[in-house]
Amino acid sequence: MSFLVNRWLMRTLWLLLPCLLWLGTSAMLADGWVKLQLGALHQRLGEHIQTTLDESESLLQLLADKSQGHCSTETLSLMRSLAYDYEEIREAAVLRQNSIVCSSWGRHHPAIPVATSASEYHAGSRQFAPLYGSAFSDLKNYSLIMGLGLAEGVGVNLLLVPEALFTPLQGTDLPYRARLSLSHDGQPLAEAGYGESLLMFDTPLLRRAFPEGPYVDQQQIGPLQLQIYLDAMLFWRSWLWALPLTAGVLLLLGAVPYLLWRRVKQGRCHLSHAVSHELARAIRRHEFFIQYLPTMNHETGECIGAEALIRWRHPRQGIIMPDLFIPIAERTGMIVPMTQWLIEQLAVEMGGWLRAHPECYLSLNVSSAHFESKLFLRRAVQTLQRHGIAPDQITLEITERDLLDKSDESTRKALQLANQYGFKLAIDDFGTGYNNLARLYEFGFELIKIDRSLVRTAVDKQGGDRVFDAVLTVANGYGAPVLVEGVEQITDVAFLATRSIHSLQGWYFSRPVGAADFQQFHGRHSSPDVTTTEQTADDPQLVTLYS
Ligand SMILES: Nc1nc2c(ncn2[C@@H]2O[C@@H]3COP(=O)(O)O[C@H]4[C@@H](O)[C@H](n5cnc6c(=O)[nH]c(N)nc65)O[C@@H]4COP(=O)(O)O[C@H]3[C@H]2O)c(=O)[nH]1
Repeated sequence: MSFLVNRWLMRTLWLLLPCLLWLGTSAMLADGWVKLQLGALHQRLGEHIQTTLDESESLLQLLADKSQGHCSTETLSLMRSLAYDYEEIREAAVLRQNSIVCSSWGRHHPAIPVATSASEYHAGSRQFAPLYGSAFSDLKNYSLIMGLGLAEGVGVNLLLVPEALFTPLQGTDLPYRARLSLSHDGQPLAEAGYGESLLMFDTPLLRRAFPEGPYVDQQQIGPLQLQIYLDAMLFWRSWLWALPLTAGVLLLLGAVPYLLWRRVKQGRCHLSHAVSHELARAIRRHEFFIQYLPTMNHETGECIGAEALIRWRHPRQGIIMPDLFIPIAERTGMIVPMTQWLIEQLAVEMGGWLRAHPECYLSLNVSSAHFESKLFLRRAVQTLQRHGIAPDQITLEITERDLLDKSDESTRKALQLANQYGFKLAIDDFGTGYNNLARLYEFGFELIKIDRSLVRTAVDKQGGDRVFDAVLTVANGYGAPVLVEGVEQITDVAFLATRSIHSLQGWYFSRPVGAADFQQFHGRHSSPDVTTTEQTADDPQLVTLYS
């Protein structure tokens, strides 16, 4: 039940994850795009307002220099040309005692009072030199007023057209709203919105139009503050637009590796299929043959058995070593009929020898795939019985890796069954890096084979002997005899000589050979001739060591 729930959960997750990735990426894209627009708008508008104010300030300074507070003809013509030539300037004026005495409209008789009370101005937005000059917003005319004091009660001013400050916004099709306010109290000074030419000072109206949307950008322009709002709807619209785009990109990004993986997998399947076919044909055509790698008793130097190793005499490729085809045979399940063939063949060519030497044994490699087949063990026993071979003369080698990977109840049962049939069991490639060795105790083995890589490390590498000894101690701790594989040189034999080891295998004694050659080898290396000079194994020093 929980297995089904887990599967369902995994499937849902697999579907959900790409969807979330898609929605999230589109949202990020839409958000980035809106922010980009907002930033660009802000920069354009900010720069424009800054330039307008700077320019107005220098024009105001020019007016102050030229007029010195007098309404001369020269002053009047300068004021007129300012109002005429600059679209940002609505009016220029000379003031005395808070009254306009002349402006770009001409001389005023009597003078026009500019403000009846201070509350009609929002003052202090921008300070000009000399320090008592300031800018005001005039509530009545919706103007931005820049003033410059010249002497007590005397000054000049410019009325700016507020709309002119927002000109860069014209022509944009974004749902924006820009607001200019005085920094000292945050009072809104002017406001512009998409599709509107009106400038307002009504803050509640602004809030109604854009209720705290996520896209607000602010920037300080001198003491003036500029805020730009983009409608939150823009995000949703951009998101909708980004959805198909990201779907396309993600599909493309996902499709390329997927197609590559499919190709590789198909290629592999194709290859596996072809090789599996070839393997079946090879069994039928007797293209496989067996070589035997002798096992030597460490103490006496006698040959006590051999490991049966399969080889493939391919009609075109020549001899193929097991490393190449065993993994495919295991993947495709061909390993079981192959091993059945091996047992049959081994019984044929080595049956006589096994019966004549009941103290000797032969070992062969099996993997968890063999135990998954219900018939494998029964057929193996039947084959051996037909040839009068006792199953306890056959050791099944299973690798440490295979055992730990598949150490479930069914493997344990299969191993128990193999034991009940009389087979002996060996752990192969012991010490090759798995740290869960304690679990191997659960299986009960009669032989432990230390991997050949450990001998090489022990003899060729500094400190390797300590690693070897550590593994050997663990192996001996199981209480089963320990065999060391890969004994290649005299130095290996010397290294192992004083150690607690039951048996040895390796090219130092003999390479894997055919059945007849092996039986001859055994004849030369079994009691009582073991100490005779007939011992002409690959290396003559064998005689010296075991005499
Ligand atoms: N360099 C060096 N090598 C040595 C020495 N002594 C032995 N060997 C090699 O080490 C391998 C020992 O077999 P394995 O660890 O079971 O490793 C075997 C085993 O896992 C697998 N294999 C071989 N025959 C069979 C088979 O019939 N069935 C299954 N399932 N696997 C097999 O293929 C692997 C390789 O087999 P082989 O190529 O025959 O290689 C053999 C053998 O020739 C030595 O001193 N130096």
